[in-house]
Amino acid sequence: MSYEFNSYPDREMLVIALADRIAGELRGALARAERVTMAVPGGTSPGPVFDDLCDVELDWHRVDVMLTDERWVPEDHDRSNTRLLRDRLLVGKAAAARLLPMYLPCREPEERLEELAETIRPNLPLSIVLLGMGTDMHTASLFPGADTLRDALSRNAPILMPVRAPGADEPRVTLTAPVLGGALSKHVLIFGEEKRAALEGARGKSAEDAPINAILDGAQVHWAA
Ligand SMILES: O=C1O[C@H](COP(=O)(O)O)[C@@H](O)[C@H](O)[C@H]1O
Repeated sequence: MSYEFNSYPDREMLVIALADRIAGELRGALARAERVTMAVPGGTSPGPVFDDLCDVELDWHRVDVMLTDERWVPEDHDRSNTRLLRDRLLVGKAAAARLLPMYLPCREPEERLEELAETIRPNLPLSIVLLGMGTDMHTASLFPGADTLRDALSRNAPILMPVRAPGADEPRVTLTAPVLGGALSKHVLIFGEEKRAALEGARGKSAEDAPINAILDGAQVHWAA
């Protein structure tokens, strides 16, 4: 497994460079295909990248945007990744993009998982995926110790899986390892020494112990302290 580690002098420079790189990849993909799909993470790290990317000039009306994973909470909830996307990415020029939902109102994700997966299916493989990582080495909602992790890592995994994990406050849905790993371009965004150490600590571990390893091959990792 090999990946490229890009270290930046500070977070601001990382954000500018990463937004620029993704914009370039979107333009390239749009030159080759009528529509392209980009999956992005939620959580705390990607907001500043979204703030830059949303004002970039490109054919956003031909871009489908989706999350790598979602917390099963209503869209107006503080912890909703969809809310982050609507507030910080799908604004400005990027408001013309189409959002592929990762949440539908119902109590448990299992109730509407198939509906969500069928909306995503025609968009595979993903053109670009941007992922985050937690200090526990989870990426998307592939958490160490999650109830469905083994199945979500398997080569035959479905597109989407529900997840319940000790480190997660609520049920989740996540794109599975073959979908994330099969993206045509993969970027991982991490900030801080703790996450850098976690990434280094993942080396040599199984994907069950360090789920980030399931998607790292061929990825570009972007890090700043
Ligand atoms: O819960 C989540 O966590 C990861 C990492 O988030 P961060 O706050 O440490 O940046 C994120 O990539 C994932 O999409 C999200 O659901």
